[in-house]
Amino acid sequence: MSTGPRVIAAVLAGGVGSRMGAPRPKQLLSLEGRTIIERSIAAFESAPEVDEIVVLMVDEYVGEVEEIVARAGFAKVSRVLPGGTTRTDTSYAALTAVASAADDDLVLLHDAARPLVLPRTIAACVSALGEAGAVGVAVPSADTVVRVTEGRSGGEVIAQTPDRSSLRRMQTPQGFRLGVARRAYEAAMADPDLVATDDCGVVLRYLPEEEVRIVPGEEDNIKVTNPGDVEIAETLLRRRRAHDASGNAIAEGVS
Ligand SMILES: Nc1ccn([C@@H]2O[C@H](COP(=O)(O)OP(=O)(O)OP(=O)(O)O)[C@@H](O)[C@H]2O)c(=O)n1
Ligand SMILES: C[C@](O)(CO)[C@H](O)COP(=O)(O)O
Repeated sequence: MSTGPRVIAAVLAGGVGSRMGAPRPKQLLSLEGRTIIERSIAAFESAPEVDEIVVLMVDEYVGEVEEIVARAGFAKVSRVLPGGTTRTDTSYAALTAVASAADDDLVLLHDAARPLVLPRTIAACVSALGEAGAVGVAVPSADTVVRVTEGRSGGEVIAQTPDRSSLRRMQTPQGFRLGVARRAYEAAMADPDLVATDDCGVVLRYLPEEEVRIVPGEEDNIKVTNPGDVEIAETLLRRRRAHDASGNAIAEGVS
């Protein structure tokens, strides 16, 4: 039996998918025969490093996800709970749900909308948390990224072209020692001006003394966001299967 910290994964599925524009939250859309949320949960269910999974779902669909969990036989899922109004609220709800865990235990916060996360990425996050209190998966940017401002005659103009070599695109999982995440989120939730788009950003802002370590990610750990992304994700899944069949590469936890 492992004597190390417990590893709890929180699958964040509290969003309604407004950019996708589907009649139901995008995490309930099918990707090659399995829902996006089922694929995301499956990645953590099959990760040997993960002990427990909590799922945060849009309130009115909690029952539906409980059925998905039961049908799939996901033994690590302890609870399916309602998410919050914003992603940050949902992350906080996840931390509240694991209130009985120790400060030294680990939490991996993952977008349900990233169903292609690989086992090696989850393993790399847990491993990095052996040395750091906060870690986030990220990839370099292949595009030049600019900061914009409003131009003299309206419209956007470029204000700055940051050095691309120091830029990364954040993905999930983002992982934390629970004590670190708890302290950061207590401060964040007390801030009336809170604006956050990811969990590493919350730690960086509210615990500036805490080093947030980057874990190199995979280009294809995409966030299914806009119409068309389902087809892209299906293509990526088929490509993985083709690689598997030819004996090359890719250890995929989900199929
Ligand atoms: N209140 C929210 C909002 C988002 N999320 C989750 O955070 C992840 C990333 O968010 P995003 O891709 O923006 O999902 P949505 O909020 O559903 O999409 P949109 O912004 O287009 O409405 C998703 O897994 C989403 O379900 C969440 O748990 N709770
Ligand atoms: C957490 C995230 O996936 C990192 O890229 C992203 O910031 C979520 O943003 P969204 O607007 O909630 O999709």
